[in-house]
Amino acid sequence: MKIAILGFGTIGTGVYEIISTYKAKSLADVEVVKVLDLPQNKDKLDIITDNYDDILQDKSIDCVVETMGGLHPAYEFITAAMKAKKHVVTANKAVVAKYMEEFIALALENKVRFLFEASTGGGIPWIASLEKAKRVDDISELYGIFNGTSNYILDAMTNQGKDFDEVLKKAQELGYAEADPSADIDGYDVQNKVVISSAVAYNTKINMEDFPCYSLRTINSIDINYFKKLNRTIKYIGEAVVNHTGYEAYVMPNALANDTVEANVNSNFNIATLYGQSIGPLKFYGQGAGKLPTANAIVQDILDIQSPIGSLIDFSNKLAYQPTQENVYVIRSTNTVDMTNIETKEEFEGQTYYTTKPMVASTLVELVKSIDDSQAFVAKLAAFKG
Ligand SMILES: NC(=O)C1=CN([C@@H]2O[C@H](COP(=O)(O)OP(=O)(O)OC[C@H]3O[C@@H](n4cnc5c(N)ncnc54)[C@H](OP(=O)(O)O)[C@@H]3O)[C@@H](O)[C@H]2O)C=CC1
Ligand SMILES: N[C@@H](CC=O)C(=O)O
Repeated sequence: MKIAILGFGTIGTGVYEIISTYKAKSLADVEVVKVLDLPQNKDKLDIITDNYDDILQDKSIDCVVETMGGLHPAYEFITAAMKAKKHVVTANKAVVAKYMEEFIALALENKVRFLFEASTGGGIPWIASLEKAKRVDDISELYGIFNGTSNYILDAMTNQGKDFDEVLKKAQELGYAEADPSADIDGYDVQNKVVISSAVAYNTKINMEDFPCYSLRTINSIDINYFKKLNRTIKYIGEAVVNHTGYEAYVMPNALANDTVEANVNSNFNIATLYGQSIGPLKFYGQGAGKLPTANAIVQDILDIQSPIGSLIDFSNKLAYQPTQENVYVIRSTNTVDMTNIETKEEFEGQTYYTTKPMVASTLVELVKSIDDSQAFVAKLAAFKG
């Protein structure tokens, strides 16, 4: 499949990097043949053009990936691509939220695909999961942290005492923020994502002018401390719920109990939840903003266009068991334990607990074997990433 990328900023370069340098077998047939960029950047790469007609009229190009952002000319470029019988993949939530109905109709009319997974939740497969959940259940509720920039800011203010403006600047440097970051901190970005998610989940077009949207920009460190005193954490939440007569939706800071999953989602991560009548709550968590996670979602859409036939599992990868991770383990036993690899020994309510030094799994297996206690209890002091 031959691809053209429109816009070569944070996300566009991420898509190029994954397709051109990653070795995944599924990507072998995917090639970026043209990139639309501004005239001053034409020397950066020999496939760059500043003329969209070069892409539209190139019959070998199967799919256009739009990562320019904004409403115009993104709208015109997307519609022209589909009319030229090219599939379209986009990360641009502003244009999707506004013109989704028209884009979907145009895709059907021209027998091409219009995919927008990266528009909501960055690298999280949220749109695909909503579509899958909806095959069986009526979805009645969706909510979550849908903006990486604002979550990054709240995390740094809450957990590191940082100042709003300083952290916003850092989020911009990291490529999380929109070209105009007021979209992130005043809620327009989350509004777009709630509109898109609601269309997928509820098969409806909701109007963002109808529901409340409160900015995050007014928050200060005393607010954060006030809610800390109440054992609550502020998170910027988007939600849309269907009820008997219609729907309701909100975009606003929520003061969440500290023991909720959402209160513990930090950095640029997002979490999105749906409720279905048989599946109940389903949560999806991952990086909601950033170059490679978002580009990953775009590349997944590109691969979905190819709809693989058969199985992707061919057992061609021969992996040997080779533990290298060093972990700390706790062993409870009444038998004698060789103390060479033990860091601490502790008596607790009549039982003896041994905490090991960091060790690979094969050392643990040998140690447990040497204790020879069928009643021993062994636990890893887990430290999962993310
Ligand atoms: N960054 C993120 O984490 C995520 C971003 N997105 C979405 O992805 C899209 C791209 O975002 P991002 O990569 O961060 O933005 P960037 O500003 O980094 O990249 C956009 C690029 O497109 C170029 N561009 C704009 N208009 C044109 C045009 N008419 N012709 C050619 N090039 C053009 C810009 O050039 P110039 O800079 O010179 O204007 C810039 O290089 C946006 O819709 C955004 O909402 C979605 C999920 C996550
Ligand atoms: N600016 C957005 C990018 C992803 O959608 C965000 O911070 O979430």
